[in-house]
Amino acid sequence: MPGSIGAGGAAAKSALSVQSADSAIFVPRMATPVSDPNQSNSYTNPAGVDAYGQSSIMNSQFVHGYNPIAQISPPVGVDPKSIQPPTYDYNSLGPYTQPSQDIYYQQAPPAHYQPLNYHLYAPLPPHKINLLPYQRTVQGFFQSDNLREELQRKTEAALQILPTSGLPETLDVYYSLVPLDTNTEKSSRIFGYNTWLYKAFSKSDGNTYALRRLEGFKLTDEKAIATVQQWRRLSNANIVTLFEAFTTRAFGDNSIIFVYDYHPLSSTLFDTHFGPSARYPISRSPAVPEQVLWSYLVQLSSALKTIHSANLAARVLDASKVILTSKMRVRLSAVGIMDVVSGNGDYNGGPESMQALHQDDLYNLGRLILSIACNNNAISANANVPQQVISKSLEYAGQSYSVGLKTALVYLLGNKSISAGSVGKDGLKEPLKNIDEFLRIIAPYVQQNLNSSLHYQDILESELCKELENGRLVRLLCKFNFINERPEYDHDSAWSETGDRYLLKLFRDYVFHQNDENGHPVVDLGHVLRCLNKLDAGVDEKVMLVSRDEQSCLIVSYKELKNCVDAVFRDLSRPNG
Ligand SMILES: Nc1ncnc2c1ncn2[C@@H]1O[C@H](COP(=O)(O)OP(=O)(O)OP(=O)(O)O)[C@@H](O)[C@H]1O
Repeated sequence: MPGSIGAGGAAAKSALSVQSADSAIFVPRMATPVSDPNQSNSYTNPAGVDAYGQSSIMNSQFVHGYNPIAQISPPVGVDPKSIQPPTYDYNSLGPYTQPSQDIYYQQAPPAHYQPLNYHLYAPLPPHKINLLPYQRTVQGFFQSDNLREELQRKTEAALQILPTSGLPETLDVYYSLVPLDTNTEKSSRIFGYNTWLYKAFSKSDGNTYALRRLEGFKLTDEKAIATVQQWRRLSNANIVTLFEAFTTRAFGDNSIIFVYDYHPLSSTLFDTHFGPSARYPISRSPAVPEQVLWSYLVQLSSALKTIHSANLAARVLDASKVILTSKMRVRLSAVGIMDVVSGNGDYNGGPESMQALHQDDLYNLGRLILSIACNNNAISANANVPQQVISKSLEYAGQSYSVGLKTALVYLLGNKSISAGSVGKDGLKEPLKNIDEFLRIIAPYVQQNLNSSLHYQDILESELCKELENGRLVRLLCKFNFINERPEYDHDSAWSETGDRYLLKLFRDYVFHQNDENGHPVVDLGHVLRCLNKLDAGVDEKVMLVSRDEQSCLIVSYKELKNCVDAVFRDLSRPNG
């Protein structure tokens, strides 16, 4: 029983008769509307808070039989309380919801959830603050606002759930499916089947995955799905890892599901460069800076190197299947699907032998980069783009970009369908392109890219360093709060009035509850951090603690205070407390 229930509660308890033990079990009716508000035994609560202290918001969720927060177990390591149903961009949900339809409720109750407030920290002032070398601003103790906001948005996207989507509740070990497709017009251009993409949690490890569904696909050759194991073994920072594939009838048809790593808030290269909200202004010529093209080229070449070395072929070098997962970070998604869809036979040396597939990969990489450079999606989208268009576009790229880029593109786009043993016009065997040779050609640019990625790593590391001590201080504060003012000892004046606990109570006042000479509270983060750091380090420096009635003062060292914290906390954490 909560200790807060006062005399009224006690009286109500004593008024219960013995017969009440035989009464029917109480079944809460949740938010069932009260039919007659004047009825004396009806329970109405204008504050919207029920007898259990829960707000009626929660009850209204139960009316629909689905409480998005309570019913999903959160991913491992995620505090369930931190799960916030985010707001949705209705347009992006396409076929699943109507703009007028409320995401959580059929009958549009008031909006209970607000979007996350990303600006809880005071931003840096616009003007320059002249600090002495040893001084720091408050912001200096925390990671930068931009990085924090980006990570928060990604976490929010990863935790997003959609209770009324009409999608299957579970798919194998995956549950809480949320559609990720931004494009509602499905096309079977790439795989020959309509595809859908969902985010889901896994019951087996609590992680989030991206599930790609091929609609209406019937697996005829079990061996075809075995290539997934080969893909699973690949480890490359520019490939979205494929974990498994399985068939399902949960959607009412024959579908196959490919399970990939989930990268929150990613966008495709198509959306970034050719979509309605493309990032680079087409008014500028060239629209896309050359470093961006090199960055894509180097990263995708690295992906191809890993894939080709494993005797596999990418076969999806298309603007809609390369995703940007953070600043200038691209990954090849949807790998492995073509191998399953087209059966295992491709690798058996026929016209589409592995060598020919590798040639195609290199050619398609060239088409993709050229299409971005010339801002012309047709070059990438149309597999049979005429050679004149390619030549004209290469000419344009030669005028707008460096010789190095043009040379790289010419290598990739030369000899489109050359296969092993092809004979050229001069009667000599045509040399095959290969990724190792290409990497040699672009080596200086690989070095530049490596350099900037290491610089970025340094920036992230220094951001991490800013928060380095914060975790230590939070742990110390937690210990402090475990110890100070425990409610069960409220009436035991001796508990925190003697010995170690008394010292800690006074120290807490010293750290947090000081007043200035005008009686105003001192709110000084620097003072708090200084004291807590000294306490954590247990330095010999002494501090004077004054009793609340100001009648006595105690002089103790931080070292002694640290011993007090440890001793009292040990006392508390003993099994019999
Ligand atoms: N592994 C992933 N993790 C998270 N998001 C992804 C992942 N792969 C793709 N996405 C995102 O999901 C959305 C849909 O991807 P998809 O590959 O279906 O593109 P699309 O433009 O809809 O292409 P298509 O017309 O072939 O379906 C894109 O915004 C993409 O950035």
